[in-house]
Amino acid sequence: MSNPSVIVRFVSMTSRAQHSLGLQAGQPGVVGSAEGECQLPGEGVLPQHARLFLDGDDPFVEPVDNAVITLSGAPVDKPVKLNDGDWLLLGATAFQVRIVRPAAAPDSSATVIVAQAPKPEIAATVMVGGQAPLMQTPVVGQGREGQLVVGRMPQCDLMIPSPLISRQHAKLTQQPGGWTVEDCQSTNGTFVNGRRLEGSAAIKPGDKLAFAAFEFVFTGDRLDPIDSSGRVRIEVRHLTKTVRDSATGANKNLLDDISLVIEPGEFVVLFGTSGSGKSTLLDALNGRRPATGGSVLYNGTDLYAAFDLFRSAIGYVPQQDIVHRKIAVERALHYTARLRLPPDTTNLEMDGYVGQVLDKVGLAEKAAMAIDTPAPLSGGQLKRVSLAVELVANPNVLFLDEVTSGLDAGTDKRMMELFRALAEDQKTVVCVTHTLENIEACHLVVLLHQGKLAFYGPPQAVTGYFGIHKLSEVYELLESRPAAEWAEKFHASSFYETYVRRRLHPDGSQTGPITQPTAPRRRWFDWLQTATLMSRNLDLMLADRRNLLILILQAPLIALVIGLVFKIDAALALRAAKESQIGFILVLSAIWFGCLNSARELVKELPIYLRERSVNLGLAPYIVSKLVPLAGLCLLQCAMLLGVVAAMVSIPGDMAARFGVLFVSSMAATAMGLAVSAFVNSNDKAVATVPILLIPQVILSGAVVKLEGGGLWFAKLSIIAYWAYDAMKATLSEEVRSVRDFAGEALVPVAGSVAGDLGIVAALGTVFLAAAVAGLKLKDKK
Ligand SMILES: Nc1ncnc2c1ncn2[C@@H]1O[C@H](COP(=O)(O)OP(=O)(O)OP(=O)(O)O)[C@@H](O)[C@H]1O
Repeated sequence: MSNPSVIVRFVSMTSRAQHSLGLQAGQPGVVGSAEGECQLPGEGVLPQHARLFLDGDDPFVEPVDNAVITLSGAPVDKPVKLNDGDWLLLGATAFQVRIVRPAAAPDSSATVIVAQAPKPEIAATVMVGGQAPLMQTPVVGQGREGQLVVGRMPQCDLMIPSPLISRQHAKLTQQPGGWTVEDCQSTNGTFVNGRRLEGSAAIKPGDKLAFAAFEFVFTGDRLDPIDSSGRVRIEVRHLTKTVRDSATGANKNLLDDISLVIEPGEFVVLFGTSGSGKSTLLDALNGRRPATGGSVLYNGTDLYAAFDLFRSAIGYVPQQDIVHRKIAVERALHYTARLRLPPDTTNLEMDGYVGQVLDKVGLAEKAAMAIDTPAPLSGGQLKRVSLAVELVANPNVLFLDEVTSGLDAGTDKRMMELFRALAEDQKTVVCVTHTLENIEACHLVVLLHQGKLAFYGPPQAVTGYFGIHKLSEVYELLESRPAAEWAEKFHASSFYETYVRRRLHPDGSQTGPITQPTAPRRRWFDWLQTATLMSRNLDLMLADRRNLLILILQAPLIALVIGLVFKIDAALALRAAKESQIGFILVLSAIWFGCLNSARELVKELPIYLRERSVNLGLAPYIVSKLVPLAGLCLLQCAMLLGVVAAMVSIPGDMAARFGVLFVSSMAATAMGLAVSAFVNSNDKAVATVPILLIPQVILSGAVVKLEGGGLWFAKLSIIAYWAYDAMKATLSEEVRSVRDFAGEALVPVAGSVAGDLGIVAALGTVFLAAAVAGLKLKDKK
């Protein structure tokens, strides 16, 4: 059909697959499992199930023959109007209905679409009262008297088919004194008036309830959806950001009195001269770096005060890539889905989400390929993967920070069209860009100059507003007058009137005051997260085979050199000296392995860590997931080192204890390497720092020079090799340890026992691990 007036989209609750039916006046369409204009596979869906047609501008639905249809909880036996966000049950399969009204001609329409973009509205009503029927509601399923279960599954009384929602997310129960709401350990939380609910709480009429980012008002016997689709309207009021300039010590305004409104489903581009405050504004809008004055309201709720409520609704794609390059794209996305979606999401559901996202970003064909090998993905494809990572969690608002930088004009155009398509999918999309060629793909542009708003309106209107021929001329023009003058000019313009003043909600915040910012809720230790991260790390390790091979082969190679160089003499004194030398080299090698294995482990994926941390990544799962595969590697290296040496040189003594010394030392050194990795900000710095830590391990081990005074104390307090070498000497045979020199002193002096020394090595490892955690926390703060 050419140019349909209305497109009705059916979003499957189970697979999230979308099917569209275009409608025109006088041309009805039939949906069903096998026949008709739009095929909707699913349980109980008949080959021809429902007929849709337009009455005026509105789509209507009616059953074909006696097919069973339920629309938002009410059975349908005659034509009924479809509304955006309605729940449609065909047989036993649930779909959410999305209504799209395609744009007309591009340049004139952009303004019109923006001006008429849908505002959040009360789309339907959920009856929760004791005897109240579950009619006229978006509820699919059977309600229980005095109870309403909210969740992702069709059997819930209020079904919200979003991956952000847990299978059973929350429960409302009628008690003698009123209603209570209980969070069923949902991943993305239940919120009462913007505050995350722990356990259960009484609710009263007028309270605002949110399940993840889906918001409702409780009226006493109903839940009125504020917006059943979870769409986000961003309202920015008098935003300022003032920081202390470290060079001059004076206050500096990075953002100055910015007001604007972004409607749901709008694609807005931020542009301006370098240093004009684009990234600062983007981060103020998404809560990463809050403004210091004014407010940012999401659907009328203060973002900063209720950040946790919107955390799951916000997608953020930074400039750096946030995807692991060594594993297959779909595998990387699967891990992200496992980390971000509720734990009750099945593998099948996740595969469905990942498949759809890859389709959406046009990467379905590359799904099985890693970014780096065998044929690397292009720059544009790489950016699409980063975008896909964010889309897996189906955010309602998406922030993109210069993601098209460095791409050619054609790729930039395709990316901009993709962002526009995402906005048409009812996501609010905000993007910073330097490339102006394809800016007309967006609905509205924000032009910043020295932190002030110089223009907000359709991209097609910029040249006319500034009296220039080409958009790129605007930068030079802006420099010709003080920024305050441009801000005043805009304030007096019809664009300000249309796109700012008229759009601002007259009452300011539409919610009651939210008292406390809610801290992100992360469980101290999350097994599922740990297992997912561990499996991803293992995958990454195995994917980089060459690096893994080099790490593993170090051990037998060093062992081979030891075996070739050292010949054990018959004379006891010489034997004692050589055995302790071998012990020292073994210990040092184990420390070297551990430190080198881990020194790049955290810093190499810093952008991914920071992004995941801002969502729900826990520190304990993260560190444990690094330690366990590294422990496996150390185990292998130490076993090969000791095994090959033992095969070539006979050193009597306790072999098990000797292996223990090597393994514990390499793990303590692993922690030391992780600490390095947590404090530096590049791979190069990590590699450069390792020798600074390893050389003292040689000098202060007690094997090279006799330690005294401050040096001895320093070694005792901080050097792994000092204690590990002592432990290693303690594993040598009694005969060797009893050899004395002319002065009567032991040739192989041993200060402590194997267990005691290793206890101290383990303690040092723990201190390094704590330092690694501190380093990561510092990165979080920055
Ligand atoms: N914490 C801070 N302290 C002092 N100045 C800052 C701070 N953060 C940012 N700035 C300055 O504020 C200005 C705006 O920075 P921002 O990164 O938002 O600009 P931008 O428009 O995104 O720049 P670019 O296009 O170059 O990326 C810059 O001059 C920057 O140096």
